[in-house]
Amino acid sequence: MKESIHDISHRAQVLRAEIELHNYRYYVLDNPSIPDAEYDRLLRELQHIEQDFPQLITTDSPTQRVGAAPLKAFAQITHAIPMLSLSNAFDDSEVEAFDRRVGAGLALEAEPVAWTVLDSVEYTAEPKFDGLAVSLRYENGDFKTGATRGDGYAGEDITLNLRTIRSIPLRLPLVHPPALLEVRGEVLMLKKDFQRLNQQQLAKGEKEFANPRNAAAGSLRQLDPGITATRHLTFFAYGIGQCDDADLPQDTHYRMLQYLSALHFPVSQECRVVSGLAGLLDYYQAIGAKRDALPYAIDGVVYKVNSLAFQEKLGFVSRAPRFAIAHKFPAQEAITQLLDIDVQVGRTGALTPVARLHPVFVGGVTVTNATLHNAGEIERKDVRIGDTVIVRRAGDVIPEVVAVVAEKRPPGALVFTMPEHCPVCGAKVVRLSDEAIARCTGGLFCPAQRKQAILHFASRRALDIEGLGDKLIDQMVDHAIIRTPADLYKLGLAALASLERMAEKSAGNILRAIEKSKHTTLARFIYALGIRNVGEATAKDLAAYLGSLDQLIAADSERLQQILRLQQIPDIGPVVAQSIVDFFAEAHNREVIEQLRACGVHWDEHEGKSVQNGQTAPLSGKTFVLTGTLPAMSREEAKEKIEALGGKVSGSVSEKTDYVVAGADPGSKYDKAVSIGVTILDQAGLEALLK
Ligand SMILES: NC(=O)c1ccc[n+]([C@@H]2O[C@H](COP(=O)([O-])OP(=O)(O)OC[C@H]3O[C@@H](n4cnc5c(N)ncnc54)[C@H](O)[C@@H]3O)[C@@H](O)[C@H]2O)c1
Ligand SMILES: [Zn+2]
Repeated sequence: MKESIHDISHRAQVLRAEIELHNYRYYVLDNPSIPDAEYDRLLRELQHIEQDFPQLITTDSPTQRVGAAPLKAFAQITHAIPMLSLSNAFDDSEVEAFDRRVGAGLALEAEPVAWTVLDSVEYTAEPKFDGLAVSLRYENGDFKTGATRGDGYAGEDITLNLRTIRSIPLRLPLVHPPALLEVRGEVLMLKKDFQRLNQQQLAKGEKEFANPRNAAAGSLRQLDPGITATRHLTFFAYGIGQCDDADLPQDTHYRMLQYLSALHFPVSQECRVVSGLAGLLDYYQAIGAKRDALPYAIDGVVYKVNSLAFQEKLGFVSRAPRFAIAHKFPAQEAITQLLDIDVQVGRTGALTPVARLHPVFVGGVTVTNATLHNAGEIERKDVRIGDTVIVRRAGDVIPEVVAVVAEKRPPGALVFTMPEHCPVCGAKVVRLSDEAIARCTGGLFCPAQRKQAILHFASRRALDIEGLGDKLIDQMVDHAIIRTPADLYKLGLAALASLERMAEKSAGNILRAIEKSKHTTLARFIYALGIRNVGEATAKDLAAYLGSLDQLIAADSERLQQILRLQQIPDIGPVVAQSIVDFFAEAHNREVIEQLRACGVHWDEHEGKSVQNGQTAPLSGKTFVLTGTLPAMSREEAKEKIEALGGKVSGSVSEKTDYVVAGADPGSKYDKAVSIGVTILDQAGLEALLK
């Protein structure tokens, strides 16, 4: 059915209203709710309607205007020469059409000399910075005023904010500066500064910026320049406005850029002079390949006819010059619907929520899944099943859901909750208090974690099984020859030798290495279990202070924290202790440990520093009293160390006291100890006991 003109007119109205709203959010609030590609799509649809039905064009249509009017909160600055936008090309054929238009425009206008025979136009090609345009006015060499583009004719006076940007010269380095020079360019935020800013915002509990462009705009359009000064902004020059500088090159755009560079304005190192369509497209490819490695965000490249005389000949259409065009890169963000959220378990037990998406073309490929990172991110972004979401895919990075388009949330969108049990193995899922990530606690037997668990178990600092590398483990797990570390000790020569590229001799070597690993130390064994947050040093301490694996399994969080405090790593005690408790709470983990012991994995139970056979801790049963000031140990520290080894610290001396530890200026406790003959220790004596 053919649409009536009435329907089309209505569609144009709807589009205008929608685009105006996005303009307001983007240009005024610096807080867009949809990706640029989606905005461009809406604008293009409107442009096409207006092209086909010119009678529908209104003077206030967003297709006829640039940006948005300046905010009342700022003083206004009128641009004597308007700051326009750029036409866009989204593919090669549109660039070709541009090049043809330029060639034709020059030929038509020309006197029958030079450019009638022009078959290859010369262009300057530049990165298209994704920031915001500003105009800087220098009077007699001094930076006087600076403004945003605004609606192209009047912008906001942001002079004080611009003065905080270090790459903007406050004085031109000229002995005889021109009376007037207006430099135009882009204020932007480098990718690294953008990341840092967002981390700070997050830490302060404030809103993150969607991208460097919004961060730059939001930072620059501040009523308080003090805030702008704390944000790291950068400037690149790419053109001039009003000017009476006699030294300004009059021939080409490229030479004008070089002149600006000589005046100490930053000019992109990527600007080139190229020739004809082929030159444009080559440049596009080259910059596209570099895009992710550039320190600043770009959303395309800009081609400008290089000859300034030609530029003048070509002139302007309503909102953009005819002599230039922006060739856009494929969008890295798009919107689509979130159909469902799955949970994947990684090699280390981390549960990653993955968004199942309605297929969407973004970053050059069709994407159907995107990571949601972790439960904390889902909460922070308030992502719900059924939402319309913004998906980002930049370079080789895994596609991610960056935000929700709040106004498109359907009724009944579902809040996601992390499963309480691992979807792979059924073990309990925990999320430690200081972590955004939920994890499966079934480290030793969870199929998702098998390869990692066995690799870690066999690694050099753990049970040190020589020759058992990741490729072999992958094969053994894939062929279901082993499922847990305990299965290593049940391996037969035949099973091993059946594996690809496994000669019988090396199979024999590996079996011998496995056999040898049975005799180990408690510290290595604890480390080998792969308990979250338990590294080598912690494993050693746990072995030394607890003396036996059964003590470790039985230890409660308090006791574990007591030991961990001795490591003097602040603040992590409770988290590590919780990891240990969770690990041993999982019956399957304990089963694997039992199997390991049953298979003959053993260690010397005496290895704990001074642990006696059958005794839980070296100082257990001993009572200490502390008095006076020790030279290099606080009383609290001494108490902790004694208690960690099982000793008791009491407040008063009696017949039951085993040791009085006396520092400088001891009190009456010291006298009492002397009178009843209790052993008195100084700090060195205590330390000897603690060793
Ligand atoms: N997501 C949204 O809701 C939303 C809303 C409005 C606009 N937008 C986006 O804003 C853009 C349209 O805005 P626009 O009219 O400012 O056009 P534009 O950004 O596409 O092109 C014009 C601008 O390019 C900039 N530029 C960067 N490098 C340049 C260079 N080397 N030479 C010359 N100019 C250079 C200048 O700031 C200039 O004003 C589009 O990308 C659009 O998607 C998005
Ligand atoms: Zn699991």
